[in-house]
Amino acid sequence: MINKVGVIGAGQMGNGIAHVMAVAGIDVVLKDVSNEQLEKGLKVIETNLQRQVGRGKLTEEEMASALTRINPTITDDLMSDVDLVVEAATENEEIKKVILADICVKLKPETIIATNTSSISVTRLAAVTDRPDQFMGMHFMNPVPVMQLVELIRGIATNEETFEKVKQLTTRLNKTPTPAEDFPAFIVNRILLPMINEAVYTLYEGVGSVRAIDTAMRLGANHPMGPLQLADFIGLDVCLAIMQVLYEGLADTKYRPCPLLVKYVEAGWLGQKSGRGFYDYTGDEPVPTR
Ligand SMILES: CC(=O)CC(=O)SCCNC(=O)CCNC(=O)[C@H](O)C(C)(C)COP(=O)(O)OP(=O)(O)OC[C@H]1O[C@@H](n2cnc3c(N)ncnc32)[C@H](O)[C@@H]1OP(=O)(O)O
Ligand SMILES: NC(=O)C1=CN([C@@H]2O[C@H](COP(=O)(O)OP(=O)(O)OC[C@H]3O[C@@H](n4cnc5c(N)ncnc54)[C@H](OP(=O)(O)O)[C@@H]3O)[C@@H](O)[C@H]2O)C=CC1
Repeated sequence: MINKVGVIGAGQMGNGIAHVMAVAGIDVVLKDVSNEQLEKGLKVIETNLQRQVGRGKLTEEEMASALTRINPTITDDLMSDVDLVVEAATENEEIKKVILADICVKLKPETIIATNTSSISVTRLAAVTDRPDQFMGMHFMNPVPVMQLVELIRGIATNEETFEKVKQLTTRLNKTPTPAEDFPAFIVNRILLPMINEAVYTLYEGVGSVRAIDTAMRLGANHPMGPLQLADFIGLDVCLAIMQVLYEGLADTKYRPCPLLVKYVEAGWLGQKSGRGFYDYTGDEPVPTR
């Protein structure tokens, strides 16, 4: 039974994962590289818990006890007795490999390691650890407290006990697990990201403005967010990283990242998190930039 979880990375996904674990009664060690990032992450968790209290989904007491279950840290000391680690750091294979190689030596032998990667090979990440058989992908969707799905990805060495334990945990979080094979970007992002990339090409080629493209897909295809708004929400750096994994991993030009997406990331225009992407978020309402 998984009762204590370590989450590495307190960004938008890491804080959401810590949130849903704590609400489910699981103790959480939340690790990031700086206290500043941790404070930011904890603030977001508090705001999102408060939102759930406001909508009658949680009581004040449930919110308070969820918050006491989350232990922020910048060291690995508190990881020694966790039952599961969920790695949710930056979508960069080299960064993830260093984190994973470092963490596994601090853990109990039976601890399971999961990665929340959006696209990178689970088998390759597993290979840098001392326990590829107890390693798998546990891919939450953004925003974590709201989205129902968790993709579960076996690496080539993942054993059945590990898969079953993580599947049971997903159900305990009130989420729906779905299996996906270890191919670049798995299922959701294999389908979603080329659509977002195509929306950026549609903008790049002048077929429509930001507002026109997003309105077209919201009202014409009933998507809850337009693709450019969704790209800003995911983070343009994350979108580009996923497209690069698809492009390199499947060696097919249909996955070529749109040059405009590349330029935006080079400019530091990463979407909501940096204050500017396809929209400008510095005012009261997001304003399209093109
Ligand atoms: C990149 C990857 O690797 C994989 C991915 O995650 S891809 C991205 C997948 N996510 C999506 O596609 C999200 C698409 N967007 C949506 O589904 C919706 O726009 C949305 C759920 C984000 C917001 O919905 P909305 O109807 O516009 O807003 P709103 O009515 O305010 O919120 C709906 C619910 O979400 C909650 N919510 C909204 N934003 C939230 C956030 N950032 N964090 C936590 N909760 C949030 C609200 O509290 C509300 O909860 P209840 O239904 O329990 O009352
Ligand atoms: N954004 C999304 O919609 C989704 C993203 N994902 C995946 O989740 C993961 C995280 O993405 P997301 O939360 O968006 O990214 P963010 O950039 O919001 O968060 C990443 C966090 O990891 C931290 N970090 C970087 N290096 C380390 C390290 N060595 N040790 C601990 N923490 C570290 C970063 O700190 P700092 O900023 O200081 O570098 C940052 O706080 C990625 O693999 C991504 O692909 C999965 C589903 C959806």
